[in-house]
Amino acid sequence: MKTKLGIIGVPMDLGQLRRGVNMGPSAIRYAGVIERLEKLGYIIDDYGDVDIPTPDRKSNQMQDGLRNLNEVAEGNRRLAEKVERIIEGDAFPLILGGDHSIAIGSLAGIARHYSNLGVIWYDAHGDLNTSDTSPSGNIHGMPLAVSLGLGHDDLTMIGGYREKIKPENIVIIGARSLDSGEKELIRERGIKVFSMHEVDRMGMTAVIQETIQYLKEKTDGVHLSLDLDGLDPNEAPGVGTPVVGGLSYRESHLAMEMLQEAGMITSAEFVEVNPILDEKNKTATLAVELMGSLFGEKLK
Ligand SMILES: NC(=[NH2+])NCCC[C@H](N)C(=O)O
Ligand SMILES: [Mn+2]
Ligand SMILES: [Mn+2]
Repeated sequence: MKTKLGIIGVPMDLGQLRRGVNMGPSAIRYAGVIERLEKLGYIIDDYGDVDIPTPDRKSNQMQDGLRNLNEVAEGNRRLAEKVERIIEGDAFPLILGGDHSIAIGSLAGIARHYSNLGVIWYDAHGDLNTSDTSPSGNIHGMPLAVSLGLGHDDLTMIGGYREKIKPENIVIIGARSLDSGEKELIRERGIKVFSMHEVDRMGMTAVIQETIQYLKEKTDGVHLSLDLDGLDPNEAPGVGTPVVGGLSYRESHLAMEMLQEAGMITSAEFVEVNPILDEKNKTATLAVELMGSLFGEKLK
């Protein structure tokens, strides 16, 4: 892993309906992310927060079946540019959310620097909807589809090209709430999924070993997109769309530690931390602890 980290906050809450997730980056900063990673010997460049536009009426603005499309698109364009600047400065981009719609901008900025970017999607959800399949119109349920090139041009064309990632370079871990259109897409495109069922049966050790094996040969970089709702709501209560029966505290640390050992992660984002729904900043603190493991705390 690189020794320089470029941290950027994305106070985005327009990709869904629960207010408060825009305060995720502050909560994660308050939980001590910079001090924690500095202690591990990294040089931290804090790029501050991306400016997210405010819609005229903050409730339910639908455009083409997509809630707050213009503002989500513009926020993600700004994020993509900043992420590119971080990579050009030879630093590892560490992105703090914000709702999961920000993965659209993260991946748009990151993917152009790799010819075969891999993605690990650690999440209770697939986030593989388009406006045609979405039950909600919420763009935070769509970023993985958008990054495959599916959906509205205003989202898919951010960065100037459509397909940021290939379906065979994706691994979803922790899924337990997939909509029918998402299941169809997973089948159609052959996307690799370790749902909770597989995690239960195989154990996290084997899941991560297989993930590493699966991505290692064919990718030249791997982005970790970690939605805190991948963890069980008992561990991560501060999320907008909790789903029972999630990944445990130790399973998640083990996953981060094994990814650190493999040395294959080249960028990461931690999203969906909503301090208003949280209990004494527990979820933001958990995010920072997981970052500690991802960046090598066990070894230092
Ligand atoms: N990033 C998230 N928390 N996504 C939740 C998505 C929930 C649901 N599948 C939807 O599309 O509306
Ligand atoms: Mn989720
Ligand atoms: Mn998600």
